[in-house]
Amino acid sequence: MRTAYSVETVRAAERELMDRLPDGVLMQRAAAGLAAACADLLRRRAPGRVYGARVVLLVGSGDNGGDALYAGARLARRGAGVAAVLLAPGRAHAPGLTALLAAGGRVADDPFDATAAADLVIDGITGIGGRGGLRPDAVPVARAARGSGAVVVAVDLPSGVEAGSGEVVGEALRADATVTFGTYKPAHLIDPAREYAGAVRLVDIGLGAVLPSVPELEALQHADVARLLPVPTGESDKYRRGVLGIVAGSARYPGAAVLAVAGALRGGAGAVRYVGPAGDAVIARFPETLVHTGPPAKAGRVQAWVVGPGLGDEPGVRDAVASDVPVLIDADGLRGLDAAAVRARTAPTLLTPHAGEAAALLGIPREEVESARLTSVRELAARYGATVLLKGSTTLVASPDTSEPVRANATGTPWLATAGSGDVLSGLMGSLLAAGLTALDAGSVGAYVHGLAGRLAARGAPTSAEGVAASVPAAWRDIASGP
Ligand SMILES: NC(=O)C1=CN([C@@H]2O[C@H](COP(=O)(O)OP(=O)(O)OC[C@H]3O[C@@H](n4cnc5c(N)ncnc54)[C@H](OP(=O)(O)O)[C@@H]3O)[C@@H](O)[C@H]2O)[C@@H](O)CC1
Ligand SMILES: Nc1ncnc2c1ncn2[C@@H]1O[C@H](COP(=O)(O)OP(=O)(O)O)[C@@H](O)[C@H]1O
Ligand SMILES: [K+]
Repeated sequence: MRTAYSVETVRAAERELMDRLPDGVLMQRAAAGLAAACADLLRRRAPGRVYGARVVLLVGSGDNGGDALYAGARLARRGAGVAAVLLAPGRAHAPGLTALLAAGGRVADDPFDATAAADLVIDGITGIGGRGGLRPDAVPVARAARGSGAVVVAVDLPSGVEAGSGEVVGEALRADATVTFGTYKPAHLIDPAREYAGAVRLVDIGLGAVLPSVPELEALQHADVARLLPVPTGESDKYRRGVLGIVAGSARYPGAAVLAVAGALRGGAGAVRYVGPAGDAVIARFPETLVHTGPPAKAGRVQAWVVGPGLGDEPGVRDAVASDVPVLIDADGLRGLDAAAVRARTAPTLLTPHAGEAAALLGIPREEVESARLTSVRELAARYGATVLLKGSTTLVASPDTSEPVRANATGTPWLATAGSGDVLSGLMGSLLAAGLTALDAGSVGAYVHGLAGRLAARGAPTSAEGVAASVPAAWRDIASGP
């Protein structure tokens, strides 16, 4: 499990740890880890060694710049030519600057000449103290660094991103790699900031001992998902594995029903009951489906419902919302959803909007949801008293219980932005709900498997929703077979 803590929690933990340690020890630990990561990159890429490499430090006015300066001093002692670009001359971390100069580093005369000739740029403009994107004077230097062909390594966070929310307000510096300290921050797990960070490396500075046990955010890894995937045993029969009911499809969108059933069958339900007008299309593709044309309440016993994909204005949502088993509500099922009815449910509810649907539910513009995904998903979970999965390039899943960390998933690929892939995801998560996973687990495990299936289906070329569904078994096997 990857875990991330809010900036306030990180600061409090750092203060507690600093009180127990001699002055400057934490920054030295951070700088040592940063320098080691940079040396690694210089060895693996041009020029192939630290000695003689040209390193440029972008140094802001805070401790993030201090980390960069001390790491620069370490690289200078190993023979690198290190030049510091001071974005706030006179306010740069003074002991760090002294250390750099003592180690043979220098202050750059011209930031643009320096970055143009660099093999490696260390971005120490801002870390967790940065607010509101890069300031105007930093923007041209950051652009020059990015355009220079040098490897860009961000210290703690790519400068310009909001550490606690993953928002990017204005301009930020895109890094090839980020070296962070003590713990991940939300920006490392949530888009758009996550994308700016590149490959993230975590350096242990001893913070784990003073961090609270419950993080703000977590991201499941292969081993976590493997533990949660339902596996049938000798005692299993199709009913014990879970029967999933799907209310989806319409005369206009019969394919949504087929794709939701496809996801459900690959998600391990013992049986799938389809309820709606697209029964013929479903049976033609998946003859194992149990088809019912009446209202959901009369369809027979199920362990969970999925309602909404391609539903148009077909009825069925109310029946499912009134049922006493877990219900996943997606797509058309979310339109005009009655918050009071959802809050009154006794069994778990999982709402799965994309940003547009989430915006409609919250009554705000879509861009607001996209730039503040963490706040949006939490707000929806609170309003509906339901678990909410917000789709997108990183998918977030929030429980209505605010003591539970929000789960972030980044296994997907932009190739998943193809019509119907959300329908497959609904069926897949529905099966997991029917198997008895909690809404938080069903959502986050479903998103993980779906994202990986999307990658396997695409492998760098366009794929279709059907292709994603067909790759779910391969993703499942990959996860179950271990790291
Ligand atoms: N604490 C610890 O134990 C450890 C901390 N560590 C390190 O410290 C980092 C946090 O350091 P920090 O608190 O000094 O803040 P930091 O991110 O350097 O930036 C704040 C400065 O930038 C400025 N500024 C703000 N916004 C800006 C913008 N948009 N564009 C440009 N400038 C902007 C603002 O100044 P202002 O101009 O507003 O007065 C302020 O002075 C952390 O990320 C990690 O790297 C590690 O060594 C491990 C141990
Ligand atoms: N840029 C992206 N990167 C990764 N995954 C994405 C991206 N865009 C969309 N997705 C994923 O693709 C799926 C699309 O679902 P949805 O928006 O409901 O589409 P549809 O309604 O056409 O089925 C979701 O799982 C979402 O997380
Ligand atoms: K930085």
